[in-house]
Amino acid sequence: MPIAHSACPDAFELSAVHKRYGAIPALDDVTLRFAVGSTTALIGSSGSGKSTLLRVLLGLEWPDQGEIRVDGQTLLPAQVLALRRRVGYVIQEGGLFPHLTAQGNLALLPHHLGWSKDRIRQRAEELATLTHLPLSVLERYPVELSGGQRQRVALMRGLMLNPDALLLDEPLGALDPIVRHELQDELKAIFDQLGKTVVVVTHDIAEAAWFADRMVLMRNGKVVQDGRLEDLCQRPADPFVTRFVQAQRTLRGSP
Ligand SMILES: Nc1ncnc2c1ncn2[C@@H]1O[C@H](COP(=O)(O)OP(=O)(O)OP(=O)(O)O)[C@@H](O)[C@H]1O
Repeated sequence: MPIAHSACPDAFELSAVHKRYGAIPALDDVTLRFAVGSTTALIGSSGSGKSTLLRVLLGLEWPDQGEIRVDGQTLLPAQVLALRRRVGYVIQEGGLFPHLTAQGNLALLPHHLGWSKDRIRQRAEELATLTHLPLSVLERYPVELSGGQRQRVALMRGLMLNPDALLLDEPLGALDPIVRHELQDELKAIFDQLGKTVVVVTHDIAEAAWFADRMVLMRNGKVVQDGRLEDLCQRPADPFVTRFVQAQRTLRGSP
């Protein structure tokens, strides 16, 4: 469904984007817009192009055809470094540098940008409060952290520079169900509180619906449906949408 244009340019826009890896179409004619301050969940089966979509938005990959616009401007290679400072990117299992403590991971980019130690420490403390992480944990190395703590640190790292947008690639994929549930609550509260543009990739449709009203369902590099959960359930654009929705198990015996 096309989204109405407004006076404010979109945070991100893909126009007729194609990206192939050899014979594999990772993105196949994708046109999407992400409004400033909106939260969108990208869902779809494995290999459907979700991670590639985030990577082209960040300039980590370039489309073979089509255009990416960020805040209304065509994304060019010369702008990529600046873009990465304005967009927090968090991947599954955090992607933290193992040879640095959590604090060292948080400090890396701000230090490179010339922030003072005090400013880095103060920002880390603010974010530890936001993500409910005890400060003592920041002295530990990633291997000494639980999966949930690693994801909290990774999220803090993504937020250190107070980015305009957050791109999250399966941020909770590797966590046990209880920690995942807790972090779903916390992330939702953080999204609501910070009001940033968020695009979050998940395989889990319930998690997608928890985070976002808008879901973009992908398959084989194409957008199959872009809508709300009730659209996917009640007005599926394709039989695959119904299969995808029905593939989520409900618990037998639960109330
Ligand atoms: N660097 C690469 N080289 C070759 N093929 C790639 C590369 N990156 C992705 N692909 C292929 O492109 C397709 C889309 O991959 P992508 O990682 O974007 O999917 P995804 O939906 O994020 O999958 P998952 O949910 O399993 O992470 C897949 O078939 C994948 O194997």
